[in-house]
Amino acid sequence: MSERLLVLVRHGQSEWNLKNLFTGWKDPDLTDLGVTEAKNAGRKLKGQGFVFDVAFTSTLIRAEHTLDLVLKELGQTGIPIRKDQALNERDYGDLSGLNKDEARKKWGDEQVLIWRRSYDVPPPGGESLKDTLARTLPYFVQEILPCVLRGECTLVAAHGNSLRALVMVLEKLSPEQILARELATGAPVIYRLNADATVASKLDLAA
Ligand SMILES: O=C(O)[C@@H](CO)OP(=O)(O)O
Repeated sequence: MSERLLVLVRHGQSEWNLKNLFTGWKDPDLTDLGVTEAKNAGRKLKGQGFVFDVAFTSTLIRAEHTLDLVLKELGQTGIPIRKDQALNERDYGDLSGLNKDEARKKWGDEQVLIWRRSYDVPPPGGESLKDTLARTLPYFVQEILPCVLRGECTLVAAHGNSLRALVMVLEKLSPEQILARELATGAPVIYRLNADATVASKLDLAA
């Protein structure tokens, strides 16, 4: 039985990350730095000897572009790629397109932190992390996990919050613990799973 390997990677810096705007389901591309971060992620995974069998991404350009760059760097562009909205970023609702510093001035640091990092408080008109989890988890369980458990080396390129939702489940984090958990742009996190889908080991290539 080959290993059960799952790699999660957040997209590289996007144009709206650079401008400090709430992004959610808006669709900006990567910045030059984001392109470099994505290529570096590919280089790091190549250094670890990864040969992927399948890759998953969202339907947003920053994640798709990151995946393309990672696979090009690995020389593995021919593998099956599955794109699904279930992996899209958390919908930021009415905050989408607003500047994060302006929002703090308007609503206060604490309220903005609650909208950005709490588990179950949605931003106005948008999704909480719990709502995001409610769509990412079924997709993960039905589509991604079976590949990993079959021994297919699996890569997922997605977003800060859609991946935080999956990290919460994989690492069995509480709502308090997930509040403090950040995923760096372009930093792969490698999970080796047991047959029962629990995590046997984790390696964060950002560290
Ligand atoms: O704007 C967004 O969609 C996300 C990710 O960049 O922001 P946050 O850091 O608030 O989760």
